[in-house]
Amino acid sequence: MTNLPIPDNYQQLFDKKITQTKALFEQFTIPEFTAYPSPTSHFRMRAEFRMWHAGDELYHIMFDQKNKKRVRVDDFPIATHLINQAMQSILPLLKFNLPLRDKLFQIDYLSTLSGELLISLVYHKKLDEVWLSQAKQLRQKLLDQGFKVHLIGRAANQKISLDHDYVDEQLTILGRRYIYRQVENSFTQPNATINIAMLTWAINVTKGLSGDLLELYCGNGNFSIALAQNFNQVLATEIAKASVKAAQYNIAINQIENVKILRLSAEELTQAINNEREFKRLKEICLTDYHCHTVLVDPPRNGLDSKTLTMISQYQNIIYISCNPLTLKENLIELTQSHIIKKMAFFDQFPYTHHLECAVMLSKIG
Ligand SMILES: C[S@@+](CC[C@H](N)C(=O)[O-])C[C@H]1O[C@@H](n2cnc3c(N)ncnc32)[C@H](O)[C@@H]1O
Repeated sequence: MTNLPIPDNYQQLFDKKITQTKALFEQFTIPEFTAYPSPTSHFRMRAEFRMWHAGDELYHIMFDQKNKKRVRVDDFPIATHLINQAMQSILPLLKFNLPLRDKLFQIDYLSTLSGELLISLVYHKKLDEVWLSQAKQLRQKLLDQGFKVHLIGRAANQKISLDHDYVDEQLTILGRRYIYRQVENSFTQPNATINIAMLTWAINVTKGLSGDLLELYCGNGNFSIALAQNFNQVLATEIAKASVKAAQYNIAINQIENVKILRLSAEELTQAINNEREFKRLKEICLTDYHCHTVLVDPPRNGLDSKTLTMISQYQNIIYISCNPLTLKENLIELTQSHIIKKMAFFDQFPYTHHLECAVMLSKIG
């Protein structure tokens, strides 16, 4: 077993990825284009490891994606310093504690720039009172070591949060500090530095746009809250219940008065906008009260379904955030029938991989 070293040629890998991705979009006319590099280490806010039990020893491990062999991970330089410190501190506390160690097969870490940390211990056994009492002591020992830690135990059909199942992140964007609640097992941007760069880009490109903003796939309100300053009102939608709840908290804690979040899938919102179906969840909202000239979408890897794609092409301005250049390209082929690309940006959310986050701003032709 070996450790996981970090390559020393980040700039070269970044340049190559940008060149390849630019080539993918060469059929489009793109007047303005920017590429944002990531910090070269300690950029990942979350990390998940399998646990390896070897006699008395206990290790974090991962599987090599190429040869599927397990790799022992004592040090994980792509993850935050906080995760690395917690990995070092938790092992000796688990190693000789049978109730906590027995059938422990995974540990997930979610860290923040605010210093809060959430650790999920995942088991192949039912968690009982003995486990709970040991887990409380474990948390206390980590707190005593200075970690602002929240601990969760998970097993089949079981989730025990020792205090709560979220962390509160703090991001400073263009001089303003925002609080973002991030819930365990819900989507959050994995690279906080790049997230700040994306939010800054989105604020800058939407400055001076009039009217309201419609947002699909809003998660915990990441873009909605930062962009509220540029619009009269923001109507944001998201499918996952836990993220909607976090978004509602985030609106309140950041004292944002012009954002409304609704739990609706993109497909449902499209049906509602097309007057194909009525939704109880829209009872208190009159869609025609919104004057949205701009729509922002940040879909999962599969991109937009054809109905949502047609629906968003009605809007004057489209901001498309994508974690998959291939589906973005397919969707842009459709969108450039009615819109021109004004700006494009690449964000290295996932250094040392072939993945790249892209953002595009389009405006309606004519
Ligand atoms: C790439 S994430 C972006 C989240 C958010 N914009 C952010 O910056 O953190 C995609 C989000 O879409 C949500 N989602 C997945 N499928 C969806 C659907 N069919 N309709 C609406 N939201 C969906 C996920 O729960 C997730 O929060």
